[in-house]
Amino acid sequence: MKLSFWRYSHLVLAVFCFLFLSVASVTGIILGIDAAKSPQPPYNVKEVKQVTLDKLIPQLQSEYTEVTSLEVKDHHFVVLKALDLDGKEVAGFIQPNTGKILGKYQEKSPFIQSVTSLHRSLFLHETGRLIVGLTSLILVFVTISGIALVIKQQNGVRRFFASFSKESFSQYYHVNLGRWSLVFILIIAITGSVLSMEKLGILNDKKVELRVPKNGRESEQIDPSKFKIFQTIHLNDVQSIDFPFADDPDEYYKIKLQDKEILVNQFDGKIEDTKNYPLMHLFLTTSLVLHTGQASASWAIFLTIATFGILFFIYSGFAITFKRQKNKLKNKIKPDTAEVLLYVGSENGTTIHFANKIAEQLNQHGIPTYQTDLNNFEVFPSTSKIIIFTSTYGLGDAPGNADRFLGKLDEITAMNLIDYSIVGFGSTQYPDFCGFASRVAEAVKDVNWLQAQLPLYKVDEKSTTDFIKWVKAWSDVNQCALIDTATYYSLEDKIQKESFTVTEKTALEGEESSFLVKLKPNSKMKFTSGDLFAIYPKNDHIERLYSIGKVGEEIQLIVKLHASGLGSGFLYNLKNGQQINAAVQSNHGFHIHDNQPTTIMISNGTGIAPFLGMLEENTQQFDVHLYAGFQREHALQKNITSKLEQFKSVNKVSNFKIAYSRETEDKQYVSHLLQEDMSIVKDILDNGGQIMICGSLQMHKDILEILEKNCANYHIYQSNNQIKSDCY
Ligand SMILES: Cc1cc2nc3c(=O)[nH]c(=O)nc-3n(C[C@H](O)[C@H](O)[C@H](O)COP(=O)(O)O)c2cc1C
Repeated sequence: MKLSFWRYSHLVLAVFCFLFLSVASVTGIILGIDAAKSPQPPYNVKEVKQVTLDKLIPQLQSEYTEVTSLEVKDHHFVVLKALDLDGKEVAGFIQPNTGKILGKYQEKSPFIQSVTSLHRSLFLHETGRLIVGLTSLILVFVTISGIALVIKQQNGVRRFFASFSKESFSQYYHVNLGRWSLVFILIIAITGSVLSMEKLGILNDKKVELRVPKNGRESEQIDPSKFKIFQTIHLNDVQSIDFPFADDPDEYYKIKLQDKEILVNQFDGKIEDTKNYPLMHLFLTTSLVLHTGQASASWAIFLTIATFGILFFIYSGFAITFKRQKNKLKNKIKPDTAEVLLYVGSENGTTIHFANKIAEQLNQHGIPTYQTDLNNFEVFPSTSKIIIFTSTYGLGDAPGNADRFLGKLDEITAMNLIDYSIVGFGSTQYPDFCGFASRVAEAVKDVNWLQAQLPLYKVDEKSTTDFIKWVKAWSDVNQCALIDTATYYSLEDKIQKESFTVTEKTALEGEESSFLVKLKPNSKMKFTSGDLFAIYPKNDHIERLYSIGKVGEEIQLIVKLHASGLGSGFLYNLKNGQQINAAVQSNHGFHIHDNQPTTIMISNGTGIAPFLGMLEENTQQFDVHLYAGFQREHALQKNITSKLEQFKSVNKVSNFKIAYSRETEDKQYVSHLLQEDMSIVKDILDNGGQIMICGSLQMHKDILEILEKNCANYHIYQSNNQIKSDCY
């Protein structure tokens, strides 16, 4: 069955009942907590399991003038109603060995009684019961559709609990907590529906009628401790006992056990009648016990947590829906008037956000652009360019709105040659990174009316820095200036600026042009080496990004001062102790991960910054080889070299080589160092290692050219995402 069917059912049903469900959940939580804690200890007694009626009943008869009834409540509480030796009425919890009162029996408080009534019938009597019943039934279907959605998302039952990537807080915890609590919620929903059906008379718990003899026999009183039947019944199996009035031959012991009721003659202990409960009774009592958590405090706690879960799922479900609605493809023109058609494959809507940003700008530039789902793929005489943005789901599969594209492609043809470009959105956490985008790229390659403008670009974890690489490339080929600042494409509504204090800044001496700045976040925050530090020198939308090296809890930047550089000038003018507002942007694709393979780090100039942080943090002593290029050996570079020597002495770097391009006659660049070590590099890559490049775009280009020329498997390294870069 299609994903959209389950998603639609899940959403519609949840929307339909969310109000009543919220009331039922809040009241359910209160009742759950009450069930888990009440009545108060120490009135519950473990002897319930040991004592038999032949011991208990004579004991009670000697302790009290008259015993009316006895009830064994859940959690092993024994409640007695009787007249004491002074003839006074008593009702309380007893100790079954001695028959002595432990504490007074109290009915549920008026508050709990009101909450119970609200939970069962919303204070609306029959109508309320019907609404609550329907809500429970809908919850059953919401839960079933939820299970189906998890199975679909995880690509099968076997991978039900497998990890998946965090798209957003709401999406991640809705699914993740959902899959752990679905079974409990299903039990709550089914038992709730059953109990409502009982209350509405749809399911009937027929009363068991014991046959009381017409004329009671009065025979000689045998001591109840000798009654055979009493010797066989443990208090544990008893629900309640109605005691006979003494000496009245028409009065009997009426004993309700777990599975039957029996009528026992008070004089000789003979069983006058036995009636087993029908299956329906057992089913209904089991439902009650499961739904209320009466039988066990730990079950009541599980139920309460699951009910808290329902409230969270209502909130997170709506948050996901609103986010999807927000990320709707927006169009102002018709497709057959568009020059650019932007086709989008998206499951959770984030790719749509990027598409909207591009379409909006193209339209502003006067290039009519229309965007729609990839499943709606078609071309028109007006179409001159096609852009495809698509995410990947399942394990390399198409997202929901793109699953018909590949099957449809053959049926479409165009009269003119159309340029295309594809951007894959995915996550390197999955083995098949941007797998569907790659399949799309493979399929369109052979279409004779389509012509590639750019290679396939891949965006890891919605990285705006990855995305702007495509933006820049597409802008260049098409001579169309699109905004290339990462924050413009940020998924956050507002840039989350934080306050930082400058703790160190080196001065430039002589011909030196690069300096080091250290900043300490003023509040606790998460960041790692390879992330980007965004500053706003004019306190407006203009942003400058710098690669972060994490040193201790501080951000270390290495910056080249440009003559009229807005960002570098701003940073250079900072004073020790000064506070600035800036933002940290995650750059997931350029992080060191826990399962780090052998890594070759390549940098030139200030590109060394993130690597210094990564090496500092390499306490696990991963195998790392560093190649760095600088222009001259000034004080900063000398410091860096001695830091690298220190790292080498503690195995934080296995090996490092530095090239200076302006020190000697025969200029040496970092690419030369790499060329010299090509056999080692190939070896590392062939064994699954990775290359990380940080620095200038020209150096990045040179390195890729060398790799392509020297490595037969270059394209495999690329598609395996073994070559990562952060270049500017
Ligand atoms: C359940 C699940 C499965 C995913 N499977 C893959 C995958 O196989 N390959 C991949 O590169 N990305 C995978 N991703 C990551 C998404 O493609 C990526 O986060 C993308 O940016 C989501 O875009 P969307 O919100 O537009 O659908 C998966 C994400 C989720 C939640």
